[in-house]
Amino acid sequence: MDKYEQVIELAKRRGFLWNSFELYGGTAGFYDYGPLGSTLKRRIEQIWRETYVVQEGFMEIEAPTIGIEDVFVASGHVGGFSDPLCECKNCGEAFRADHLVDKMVNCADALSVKELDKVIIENNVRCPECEGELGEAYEFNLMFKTTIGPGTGRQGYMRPETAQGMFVDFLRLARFYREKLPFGATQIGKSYRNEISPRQGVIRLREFTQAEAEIFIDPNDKKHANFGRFADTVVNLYSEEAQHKGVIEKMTLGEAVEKGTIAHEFLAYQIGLTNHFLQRIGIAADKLRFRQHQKDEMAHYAIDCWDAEIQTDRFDWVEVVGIADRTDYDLKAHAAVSKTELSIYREYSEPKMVTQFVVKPNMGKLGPLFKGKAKAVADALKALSQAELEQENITVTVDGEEVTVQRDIVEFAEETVKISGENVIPHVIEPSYGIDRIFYSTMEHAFEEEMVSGKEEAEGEEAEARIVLRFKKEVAPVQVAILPLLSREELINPARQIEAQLKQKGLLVSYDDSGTIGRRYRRNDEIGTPYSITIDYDTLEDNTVTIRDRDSMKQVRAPIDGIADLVYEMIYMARDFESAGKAL
Ligand SMILES: Nc1ncnc2c1ncn2[C@@H]1O[C@H](COP(=O)(O)OP(=O)(O)OP(=O)(O)O)[C@@H](O)[C@H]1O
Repeated sequence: MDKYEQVIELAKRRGFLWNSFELYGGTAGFYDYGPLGSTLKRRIEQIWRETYVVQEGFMEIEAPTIGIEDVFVASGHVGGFSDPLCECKNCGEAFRADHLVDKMVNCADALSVKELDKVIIENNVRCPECEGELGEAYEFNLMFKTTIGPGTGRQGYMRPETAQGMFVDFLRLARFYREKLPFGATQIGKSYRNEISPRQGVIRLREFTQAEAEIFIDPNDKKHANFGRFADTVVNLYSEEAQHKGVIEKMTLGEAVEKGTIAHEFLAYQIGLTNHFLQRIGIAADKLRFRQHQKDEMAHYAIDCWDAEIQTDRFDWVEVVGIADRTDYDLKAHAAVSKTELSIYREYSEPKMVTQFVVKPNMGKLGPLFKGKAKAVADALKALSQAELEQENITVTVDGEEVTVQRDIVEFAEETVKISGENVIPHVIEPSYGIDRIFYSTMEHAFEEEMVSGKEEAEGEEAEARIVLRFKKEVAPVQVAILPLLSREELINPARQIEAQLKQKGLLVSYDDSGTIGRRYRRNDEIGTPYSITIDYDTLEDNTVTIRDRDSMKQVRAPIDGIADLVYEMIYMARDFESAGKAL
């Protein structure tokens, strides 16, 4: 069993992840989160909210998961959100053509279907399932289609990303934030992609959760007011240049901006924040890198893009977050399709005096010449450039008709006017998180199997391999287990009271009185419970309990009085376990 299988086996057995529709044989690309999985996922999402919504101040919105066609025409998803599909002529299996050749070429996902066909033929790539001949690759749109309303209805799509909700609400958001850049909005919710062949379990799903922030910034000022927070943070950077050399470089974010490796401070700040968040929830620092998109891989409108990638046992480096400077592409695209200006008015700190070239059509002469059309001709003249106006005979189009105006009918002038501000289309910085991939990576990085011997085994368990999920304490789906030594009323009563006190404090508590204490410790190690509290007959004598630490397996004896505060401090305030009571 490789680590992926071990983690998934544990995840299924202990109620983290289950195959969806298992009762009916299941289908690829869908997973259910069981009771502990759901809780763990919510913990991760909650810390994400704390980071982006509470600390950064990018308020959360909730837009529909079904979108109308216009939205996805504007975003480019109707026209171009596709992957190259290649089917086996023999068994009919479908494959991502770029995945079939990604070990043979650099950046397979940047190749056209024609180029992919060429690589497939040149390398005699066959069907991985049956060795059959592969058909020609073609583009397959990944959006799930639906109809809105009965009958033929209106074309709708399940959203393939949460981002569009924030773009569509741009004008409302701008007003909400009093048109002051930078501002941002976030969404956490389901996205849907009809992935061609999701064979990588929870890494590639057809329904998954994204957490995205769209941060609208001044296109002329991409400095970050709080960049100092991360300027000295060392990150693993896999820049375009480093990829050519095949080495990951350790660099401070300050240095990366200075050298021009990362385009600007605002983007580097987002990389710093992502680095901070992922490590806070338990991603190992040495298995986390930021990979820059290569020029031919990056969307044409983007200035710079970096993916946070996590190293996993089976899939090697997996993209979990995309961080991009998307410029004004999305707002311009929605402005064009909706025919609505999507910009904000920015007042200058001081008004500017600007000299303008102005056109003054002589209405006294235009009137008799063009009669009812005179005003339209005057307006058309005002819209011309200086060069066009300097022609001997000036031609304008009015109501689809070409009209020639003699130059002496038009007067020019230079005027100095006071301008107090301008309309600006903000640029967008987007960190886009895939929560499911982060969820799996958190489990894999927390997973450890070790041989244990000693005290706990002497109490009735044979020496065996201990499986432990070393979750960060604030992420663990169960933070404290309450274990009365025996299932007897005199122990159950105080145990239930302690359980109630801990719950009152907002801690995630489980109560377990079945099986030997050694077995219960093992069960809690397997689900990553940081602390277990055992209530025994000494408790009835001296009002103390045993607290066991998951990682060291050490035990201390602590008074019941104040136990909820004590555990809370150990979980959330870095209080040392050794200080919790008398070592046993
Ligand atoms: N099918 C999927 N299943 C699970 N998570 C996904 C899936 N597609 C995307 N994500 C997550 O959403 C994040 C942002 O989406 P984005 O559109 O940048 O992904 P992507 O570049 O299309 O991913 P990939 O290249 O792996 O298909 C990704 O970093 C990833 O974590």
